[in-house]
Amino acid sequence: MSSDFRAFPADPATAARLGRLGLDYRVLSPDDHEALTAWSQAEHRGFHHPRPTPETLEREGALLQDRRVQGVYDPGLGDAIPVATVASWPTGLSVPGGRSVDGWAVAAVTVAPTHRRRGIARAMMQAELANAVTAGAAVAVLTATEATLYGRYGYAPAARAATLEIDRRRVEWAGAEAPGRVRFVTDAAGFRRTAGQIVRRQVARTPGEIDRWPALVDRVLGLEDPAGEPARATRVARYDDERGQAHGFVSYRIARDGMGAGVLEFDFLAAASDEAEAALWRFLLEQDFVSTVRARLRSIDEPLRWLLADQRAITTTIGDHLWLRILDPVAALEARRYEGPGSLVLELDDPLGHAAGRYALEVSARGVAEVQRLDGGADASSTTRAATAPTRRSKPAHGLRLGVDALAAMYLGDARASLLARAGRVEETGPGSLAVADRLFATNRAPRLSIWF
Ligand SMILES: CC(=O)SCCNC(=O)CCNC(=O)[C@H](O)C(C)(C)COP(=O)(O)OP(=O)(O)OC[C@H]1O[C@@H](n2cnc3c(N)ncnc32)[C@H](O)[C@@H]1OP(=O)(O)O
Repeated sequence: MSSDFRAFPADPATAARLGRLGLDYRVLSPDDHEALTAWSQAEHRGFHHPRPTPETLEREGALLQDRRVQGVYDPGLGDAIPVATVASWPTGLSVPGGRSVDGWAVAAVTVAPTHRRRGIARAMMQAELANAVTAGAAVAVLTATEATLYGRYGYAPAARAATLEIDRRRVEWAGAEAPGRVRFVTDAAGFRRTAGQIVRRQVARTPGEIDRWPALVDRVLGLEDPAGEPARATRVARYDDERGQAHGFVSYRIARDGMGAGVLEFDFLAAASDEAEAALWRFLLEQDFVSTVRARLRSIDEPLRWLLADQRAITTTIGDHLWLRILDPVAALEARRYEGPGSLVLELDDPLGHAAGRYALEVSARGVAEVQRLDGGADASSTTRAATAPTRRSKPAHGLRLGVDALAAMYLGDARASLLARAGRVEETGPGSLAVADRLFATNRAPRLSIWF
């Protein structure tokens, strides 16, 4: 991936398109603190958040140093605050097989209500795909405020998230006794390093997670603004194995309405082992004077119901969360592991052009893929490989015809090809191809992204 992702210029096609609307599209310099502050104010306004405090602006300014920050300006307003914002950065995305693919994260997409529906967001989103390609990313990723925004650019939901609501009074633990113990973290700053290691171990064992930025651990540990109300309401507990090694932690809060029992909420439980995850769940579920436990951004195949005697204690709501866009099918498909052996030809449709073409996927018995572009596209490396590859690879018996968004939905194992076929989103080009695709792309762990970004 390109390390100077903040240095390349604003996408010329987008700059020209917005220029025709009388607007100025710019990349902000990391040293231009005034412009970054104005950009943050626009972003807060765009997401309907309160005006940021000087402390918030300072924190966000530090985070933006690691991002490519772009704004759209309306010179007619004579205003330093942009009318549209977007920020992006290179990130690893964990994929099946415990590996990672080069990705491009896109966030903070806002357009001022005074400038909506003129095509500004579309122009910025197309530019981000171009930026991702320039940076050498195989995929682009984002989390969305609304599910109707990003399909038009080739993104699809690739890892869903579950909100679990558990009726505490019905909880009876049916799982094994954990050999280690749960204890409170009383020195959050001292726990920072260990927490970061646990998070990295969780990311590595879960497809769909993106690389974290250091400030994220500080936020969940309540270190960002320790005197602030959210941090004071936060408690952190860790799970240590029999040898005293930490393998998981949870950051949670309990809200009480008057004199009634509390509602325990959490959206950050990081565990590097199933044992740690189960033990932390038990700790959360067995708290007295709590009526409900609410967990957000959990996996859609959480083992929790098999740890409780009464599965009806849990109410589950599932929604889209991680949105993925494949830009380089060769690099993306070769990055993950499969349930091999097998082969497939993928005929990819991509209205925006980036990934359109025919690709042969050949998976070895060990689940390692080699991908060739069959139609002589612009990808020089894959064309070269196609020229030198053994001929037996050019005639796989099975194939699919699908959109680039359907491949994104299948990529991490979230949607099976046969399910997408039932919705008319995938078509098999030869009998038995859907079954082959279902087997190859199957994963033993549902993809999950445990944060918003
Ligand atoms: C990755 C992230 O950051 S997610 C955050 C997204 N941002 C927000 O939710 C903040 C509040 N909303 C906004 O700032 C704006 O309304 C945005 C960014 C969603 C849209 O900005 P606009 O400049 O109005 O969008 P633009 O005019 O470029 O529209 C692009 C396309 O999206 C469609 N669209 C725009 N907003 C919506 C919406 N809320 N729901 C459905 N479709 C929409 C348009 O109809 C248009 O479709 P088409 O080009 O296929 O015909």
